[in-house]
Amino acid sequence: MKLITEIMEEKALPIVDKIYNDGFIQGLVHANLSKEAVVHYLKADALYLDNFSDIYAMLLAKSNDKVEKNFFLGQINFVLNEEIAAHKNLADYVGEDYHEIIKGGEWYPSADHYIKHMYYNAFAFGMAETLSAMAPCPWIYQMVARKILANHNLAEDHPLKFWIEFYAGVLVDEVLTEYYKIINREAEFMSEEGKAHLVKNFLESCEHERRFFNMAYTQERWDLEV
Ligand SMILES: Cc1ncc(CO)c(N)n1
Repeated sequence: MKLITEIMEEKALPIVDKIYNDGFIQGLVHANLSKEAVVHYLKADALYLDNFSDIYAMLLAKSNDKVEKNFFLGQINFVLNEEIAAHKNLADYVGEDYHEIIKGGEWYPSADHYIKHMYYNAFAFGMAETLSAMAPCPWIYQMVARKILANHNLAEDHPLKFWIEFYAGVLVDEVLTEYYKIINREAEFMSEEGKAHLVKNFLESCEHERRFFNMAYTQERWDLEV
């Protein structure tokens, strides 16, 4: 009997290929990604990670297990303080100071929709539903980064090699192991409908990941009258 997380990943594989072949990742691989796309991404992603850490804080409060609480605590630190290294690689690539770039950051429709998909599950459902919506964050980046390394022999001085290797690393394996432990444990007590919701959350977030990259690549804006 397949684990629900195995089903999630199998169904999502086609989206990994689409993201890999889309403009943002191809631009990153060939080091010809525009400065505008990188700046747009960094502004939105800084806010995305702040909110991602807030959702982790919600899960920390929901959990009654010290080991889980410490996992979420560690992830809050990682997202707020360690992942910034990958962002700084992108800032160096465009020759700007990272903290200057993200000042007055704003997110645009695709990022807004993605974050609210996670918050909706955090407020309205349980830990498994929330983690199913959060899991594509590490999973998509690891899958895409590993696909780049498998398909390209990056030069030692490739300007974005750090970013690619950061996400391709084993750190993500450890994060997903903890996510999947919780999701599969909770799924054992769920109806078929409840398990389908977990899979749907995961697949929707994979699509949100694709839209997030395309949002930056196309300089997506709100059409609001401001
Ligand atoms: C939108 C988004 N998804 C995933 C990651 C990886 O943590 C990130 N930094 N930003």
